[in-house]
Amino acid sequence: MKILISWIAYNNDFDAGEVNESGPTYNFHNYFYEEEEGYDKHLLLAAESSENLRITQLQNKLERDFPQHQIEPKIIKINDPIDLREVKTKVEPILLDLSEHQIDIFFSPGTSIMQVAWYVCHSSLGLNTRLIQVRPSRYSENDEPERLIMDVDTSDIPKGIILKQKHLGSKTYEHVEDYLITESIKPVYENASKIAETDNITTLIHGETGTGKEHLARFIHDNSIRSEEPYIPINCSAFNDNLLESRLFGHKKGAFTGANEDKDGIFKKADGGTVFLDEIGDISPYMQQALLRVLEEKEITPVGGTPEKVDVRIIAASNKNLVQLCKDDEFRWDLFYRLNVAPLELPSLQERGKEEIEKMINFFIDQKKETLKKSTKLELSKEAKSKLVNYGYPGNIRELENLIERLYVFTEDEVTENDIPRFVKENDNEKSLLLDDIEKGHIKYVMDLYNGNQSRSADAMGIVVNTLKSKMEKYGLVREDFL
Ligand SMILES: Nc1ncnc2c1ncn2[C@@H]1O[C@H](COP(=O)(O)OP(=O)(O)OP(=O)(O)O)[C@@H](O)[C@H]1O
Repeated sequence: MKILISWIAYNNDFDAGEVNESGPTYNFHNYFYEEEEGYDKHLLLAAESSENLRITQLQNKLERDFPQHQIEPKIIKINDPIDLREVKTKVEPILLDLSEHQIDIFFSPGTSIMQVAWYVCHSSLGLNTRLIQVRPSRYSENDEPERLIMDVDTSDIPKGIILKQKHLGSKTYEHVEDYLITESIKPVYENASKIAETDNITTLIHGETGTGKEHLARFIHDNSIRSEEPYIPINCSAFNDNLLESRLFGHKKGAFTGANEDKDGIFKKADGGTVFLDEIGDISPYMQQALLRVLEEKEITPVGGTPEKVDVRIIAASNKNLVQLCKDDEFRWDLFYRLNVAPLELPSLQERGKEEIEKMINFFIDQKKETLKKSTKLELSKEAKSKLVNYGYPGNIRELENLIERLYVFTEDEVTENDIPRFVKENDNEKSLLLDDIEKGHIKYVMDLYNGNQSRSADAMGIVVNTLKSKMEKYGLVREDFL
């Protein structure tokens, strides 16, 4: 198909409230639309809803005067028509959607920033685009308007082609940067890739701690049209309400004691990009309400300030079961549905199976050799490897990664069964689902980590020493075993 695309010319396409037959859009249809076998469709763009009426008026007039021309109006919400980043982010996906076709961009109508955005998209996306300009009759030699094709080179390594390839499913996900994408999580990454290509879809990632939620969020951002814009992660559970509100939305000078100057929040800093809200299940009802407003109105209110529009993609994650939290009245259903538009679920390491655990072990052995700058690669005896493969990994990939690091640090030669930490050796059966077993295992893990030092272990677990002692007694654990 051959498609014409352009903005309506808010001023020149109209005259005293009527469609201006000398305006650029009408003129184009009058003189050029049927040239070179003609166009199959004109995608006519208008920014903001106040132009709704105008675009319909123009469409009606064109369809009446040129019945064979097909006009497809498209209203695009643009908060700031002179913000290049915003305009570009909005038109890019439209062009990418048309990537199979020849696209003629009628360059002249619109603000100068809209023109720059066309130029950037034309030269960088690598799509089959041409930039078309019209020389008005008063400047042409034969008193007729003249159509000109602008001579602008396009990129040789087009981003658009890369996006298109992904769309066609030709990309493999075996290695993404320093990550190993094993069989069981390939479908998750494939879905994430599709989600990434659709701008502004809110995503909720669920998975136990250490399963790679943050990495998946980053992957979505990096593969979206926002990849050049900021990506800002925040762990919501690390802040109380006041702090979280100010971190997310910013504050105005004097809003509270110590607010000596205006400060932008994360949503403002990430404008145009992506915000990753980790541990979303831990936020208070007050913050849930505030986030719902961001999702619904696309605006934030800095503490002590007035509402401001933001354009941010939100990715949220939780290791808690949000449906259950909703049923228990601890999480708002309306917020859950808003976040859960495109859910992704990361399996625990144990669910991925022993074969994949072994692949992850080998992967980290290779990776850590490089990052820890070791001259030789860690060797595991058969028994040691079997212990590692059969362990339950309550801390998932993070725990496996730490274990391999620890073995690199403490073992000189081949790793034997004796070098494997006790909590791993003793937990080489299937992971129990009993909370007590997990707590016991975790206490052993931490005590082992701190060589039996109870006060450091208690500190690390966020409990007081007496609580640790009574829990150890309950589980029949003795300090001496960890020294
Ligand atoms: N597929 C993978 N390949 C290699 N390393 C991984 C992979 N997934 C996660 N990791 C590593 O595991 C660790 C934990 O990952 P990440 O922080 O993304 O998990 P998380 O689910 O967000 O954790 P939490 O719930 O604690 O926030 C990180 O060090 C990360 O580099």
